[in-house]
Amino acid sequence: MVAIPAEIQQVMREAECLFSESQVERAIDNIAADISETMAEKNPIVFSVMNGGMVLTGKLVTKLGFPLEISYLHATRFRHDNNTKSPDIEWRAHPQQNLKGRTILIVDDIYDEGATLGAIVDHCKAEGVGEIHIAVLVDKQHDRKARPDIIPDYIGLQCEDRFVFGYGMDYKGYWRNAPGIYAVKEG
Ligand SMILES: O=P(O)(O)OC[C@H]1O[C@H](OP(=O)(O)OP(=O)(O)O)[C@H](O)[C@@H]1O
Ligand code: HPA
Repeated sequence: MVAIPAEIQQVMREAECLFSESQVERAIDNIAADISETMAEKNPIVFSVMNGGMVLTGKLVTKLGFPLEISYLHATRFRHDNNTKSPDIEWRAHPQQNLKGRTILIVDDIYDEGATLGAIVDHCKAEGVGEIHIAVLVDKQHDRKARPDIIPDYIGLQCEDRFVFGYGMDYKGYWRNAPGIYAVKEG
């Protein structure tokens, strides 16, 4: 057995809960209602952005009572050796479907600087996609958005400019399963 790093336990012990499970679930209900209103007739492919998008995608799709296909893509911010993120995107899995003329729904956990969603939108447009809709659980509030032209259509919650985890978002690979949205203790 490999021991759980002490830091991983500590970060949860010290974290601040920004949104409780019931607040997040209500936000997901609201996203689902909005999507149902606008996309029910559009025969979309729903793409979960791995890894972070998987929790929201799973929670969301059972609330969408209309025909859709479910798939995934994996675009991730390239990490330097010191674990800081570069603006460059590493593609690990492109969409495998023919996107020509299709309506798609991109589902991700967080819209932070927006480099990830920017690269995804650019790729899908180059593939001839029809309409692109974007759903995110959290929109982090700051003025460092890399692609102000890309604004998610469905946003669950706005959060302050802190490192957050839970509901798909990780802290060093852990706590994507946390049942709420937590901010890492500062200072
Ligand atoms: O708006 P941005 O600044 O581009 O950041 C948001 C992206 O960063 C995280 O993914 P990450 O590349 O860390 O991989 P993960 O989904 O596996 O956590 C998150 O899941 C988003 O996809
Ligand atoms: O605050 C964050 N938490 C987890 N993953 C992230 N990816 C971009 N921002 C964040």
